[in-house]
Amino acid sequence: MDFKICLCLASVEAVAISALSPSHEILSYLPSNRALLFLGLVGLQWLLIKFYRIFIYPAFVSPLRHIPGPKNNQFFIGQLVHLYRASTPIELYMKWSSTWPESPFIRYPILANKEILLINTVEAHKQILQTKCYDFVKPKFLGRLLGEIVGTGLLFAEGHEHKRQRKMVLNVFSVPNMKKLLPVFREKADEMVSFMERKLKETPSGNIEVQSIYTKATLDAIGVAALGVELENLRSEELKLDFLQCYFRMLSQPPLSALISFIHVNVPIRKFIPLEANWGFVRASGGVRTMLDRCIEERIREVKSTDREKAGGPESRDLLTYMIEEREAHNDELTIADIRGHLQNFLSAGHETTSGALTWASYVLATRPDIQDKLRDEVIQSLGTVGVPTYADIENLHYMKNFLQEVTRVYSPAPATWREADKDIVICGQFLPKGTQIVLSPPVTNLSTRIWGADALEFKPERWDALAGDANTPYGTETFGNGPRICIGKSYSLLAFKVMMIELIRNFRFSRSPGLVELGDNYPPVQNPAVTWRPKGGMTVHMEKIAWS
Ligand code: HEM
Repeated sequence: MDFKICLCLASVEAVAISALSPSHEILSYLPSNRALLFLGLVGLQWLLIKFYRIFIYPAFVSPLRHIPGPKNNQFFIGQLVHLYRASTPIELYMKWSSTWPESPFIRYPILANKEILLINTVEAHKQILQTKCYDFVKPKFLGRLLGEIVGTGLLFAEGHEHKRQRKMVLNVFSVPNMKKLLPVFREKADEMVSFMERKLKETPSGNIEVQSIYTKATLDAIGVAALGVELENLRSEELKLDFLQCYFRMLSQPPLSALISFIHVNVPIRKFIPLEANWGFVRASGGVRTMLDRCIEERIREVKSTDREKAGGPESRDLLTYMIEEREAHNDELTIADIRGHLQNFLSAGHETTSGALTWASYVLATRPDIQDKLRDEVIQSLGTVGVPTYADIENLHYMKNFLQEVTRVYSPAPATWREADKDIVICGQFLPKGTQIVLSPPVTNLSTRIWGADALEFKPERWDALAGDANTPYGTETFGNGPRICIGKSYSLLAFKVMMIELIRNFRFSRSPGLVELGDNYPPVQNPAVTWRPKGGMTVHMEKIAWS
């Protein structure tokens, strides 16, 4: 847009200059070559417009300029470095929220003084996530930052397309389908316990880094739950790599590739960089797509064939099969690209978040023996020391439910998500021009003393038995978002968490590792910047196998 304005203004100026008398004094200061003159005028307009946008507009013109926000902004980069250097991804959001508790929004500038609004009150959350949900979209930079890895799917579908896709995928996560996934979670929980037992035998100190184990267990689980196959078994013959190798090649890029991805977020250059560092990423993401497409096509054939046994028969138990069944029911309205996008969403959104919740739960168990004992007592009294719990057994674990709600409230696995106003709009009396960028940080709600009381920061599972006010509404927590775009995998992840936690608490006793002893009551260091709420350097806890007599 700015460039078009530059071209228009420069054209008008060039015409005006050419209409001047040849003896006009100003012409002696300008280049005689017309092309050069035009380019110079375009450059000058561009600089003036940028100067206006960066220095004049935010300070003197923007309708957002009166919204409260931090004043310690740095020249040109606003809060960017402060956010980057903060001890956690939410440290500054929490500080600002408690400084201006009543304001629906908090405004802060980032690179080139771009204004960002942090949503701060329950009412503003409600309007943006529920009543006016479709007047906001995910910012384009986010699609370019994450879309190549997590796919388009529901995460980046907008408006009518989002409604259409969501309607078709919703049933995939129904309670009956989740019940059918139980054996998958149990199998993966058993494998995880066996792995930990082996690890303990090799580690006489008993100090085990659990985060990486949970990441592997939840990734294995989502592989089977989403696709019906072990991810290591999915191979790309062309690349001679398996699915996980391609996937991790995309996630952990070498520095040059990461730089190209960073630039691509702002300027889409991916297709035009003929460097191996770039092609390595392109090949890996192409490999992931090809493997998923093959998997989908094969499954469509199996589901359509009379031999339903291959697709798992009537008891089929993976998300891909459910999606294909939905596709059949809706006259093939879901395309293969749609299904691939959803699968990519599920694989990426479905493991790191759940493993984050397990990691922080282990931290709580290790540091709060009182909570650990209560949780174990409930599990052993209700389910015994061995044996296979049913869906109903799991749902009846009352303290487990409170514990999990408290883990996801206090340690929200997703520290932030973003929106952009898709049109001029008024929220809580504040006019937001089209394009206004908004940050939603679940902990701002989850840890608010206005909603949760003076002890909001404390870990208290029993608080869930006596909720009042806003805490007793869906808007008391934002861990899974809210409204029409609420996390579609919520029931999946809660069930996967509970199944894994039951096996952990039945099999192991948790206590502080030397690192946690040294830390005392201080919060463990957290990775920043980060897309998920992760402890820096993992989470090492002391574990001991329980020998039930
Ligand atoms: C503890 C675990 C999880 C947490 C904390 C979590 C959190 C969230 C949040 C906050 C959103 C809203 C994002 C936004 O509005 O911008 C979301 C959306 C989403 N989540 Fe999750 N998630 C979890 C597990 C899962 C799992 C297991 C899956 C899939 C198997 C999943 C799939 C998705 C999808 C597809 C969306 C987009 C929904 C839409 O826009 O309609 N999530 N999640």
